Amino acid sequence: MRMMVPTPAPGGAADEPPAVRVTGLHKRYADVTALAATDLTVRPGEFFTLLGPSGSGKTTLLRLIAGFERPDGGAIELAGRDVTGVPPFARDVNTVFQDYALFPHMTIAENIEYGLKVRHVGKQARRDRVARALDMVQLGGLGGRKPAQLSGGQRQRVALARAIVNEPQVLLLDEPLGALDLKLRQHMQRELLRIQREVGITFIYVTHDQEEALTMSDRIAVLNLGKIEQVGAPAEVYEHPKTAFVADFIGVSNLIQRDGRQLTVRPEKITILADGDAEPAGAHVEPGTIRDVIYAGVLTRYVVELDAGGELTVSRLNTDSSPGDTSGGRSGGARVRVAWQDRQAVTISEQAPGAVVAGAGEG
Ligand SMILES: Nc1ncnc2c1ncn2[C@@H]1O[C@H](COP(=O)(O)OP(=O)(O)OP(=O)(O)O)[C@@H](O)[C@H]1O
Repeated sequence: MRMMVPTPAPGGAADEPPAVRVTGLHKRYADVTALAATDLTVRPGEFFTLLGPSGSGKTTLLRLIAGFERPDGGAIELAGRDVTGVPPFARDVNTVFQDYALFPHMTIAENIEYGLKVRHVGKQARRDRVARALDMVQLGGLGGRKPAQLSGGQRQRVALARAIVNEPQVLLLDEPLGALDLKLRQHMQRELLRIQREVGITFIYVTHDQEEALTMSDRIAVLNLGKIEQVGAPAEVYEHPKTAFVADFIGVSNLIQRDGRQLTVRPEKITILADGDAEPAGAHVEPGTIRDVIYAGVLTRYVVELDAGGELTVSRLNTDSSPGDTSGGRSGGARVRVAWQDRQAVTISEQAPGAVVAGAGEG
């Protein structure tokens, strides 16, 4: 699923401790369980994403790792060192927020240099590192400008440079592209990946955008109601969702009950057979009625109500059809058969896993 940069997924040397390990970490606010007891391991150099809807606990987990929040229990290790009681400034992590506050009266270079000054890095070393950081985010010529003289995307890159210049072991990013429009966001996604690969820093990235998570991450943790429901590579969580929530949140909800099991089949794995179409060998075939046809540019979605109960969305690429093509009897109200190979149907559990969940010590 990683499509932007063809580098192998990092893992760190076998004897290298995880970049981040949290065990039994939990946090409540009054009667809200913001984070249920959670185990999670992030590998050195990994681009690791926390994905979930609003209120699922992503920011809480990130702020606990940064040290901005105190856990009610559990432990946090960075590179093998227990930092649970260590204040934020003494942890080797930096955070980039969505509302990246740059100092308006300082130049871009001064903004980036600030953290190094605070840590008493020598003048020449500061200059070199700021110049390198500016080059890395492709703002080489703009160090003398003030933040107000930059675009939103440029300011976001300054915020990134300001964090990277400190060379933290782990960079925490809380929806850093949330304020940008779609085009710029997609451009910055590629930039972020390039920079992450170049500097080799472990990234923990918070987003509620499933497509962003799928395209950028080495691995994704899917959160729901303060619990991690699944941890895995993008293709793993997409192709083999473990829970109904994951199946629904990543991609289109395609859940049906058959023979006492709950199944999900991804829309692009299903074929619609019109009258006279032969059934593919070995396929599971069910009759139904098309209830909706939704043209979406690159593809068209067909919502099919199945005679045996339930509804499936089927997607078909518009490779050689005219817009809104409903040829072959694939229009609203049409009687059709849908077909998929058995191996494409994933059985999922009814319940989310227990409070202490996946991720710890995974391969
Ligand atoms: N300081 C706080 N005081 C009280 N409740 C809080 C506080 N911070 C978070 N919560 C609650 O904890 C839960 C998890 O919040 P959190 O911010 O971690 O979610 P999130 O997944 O990051 O959401 P979003 O995508 O909207 O930022 C929510 O129900 C939220 O209302």
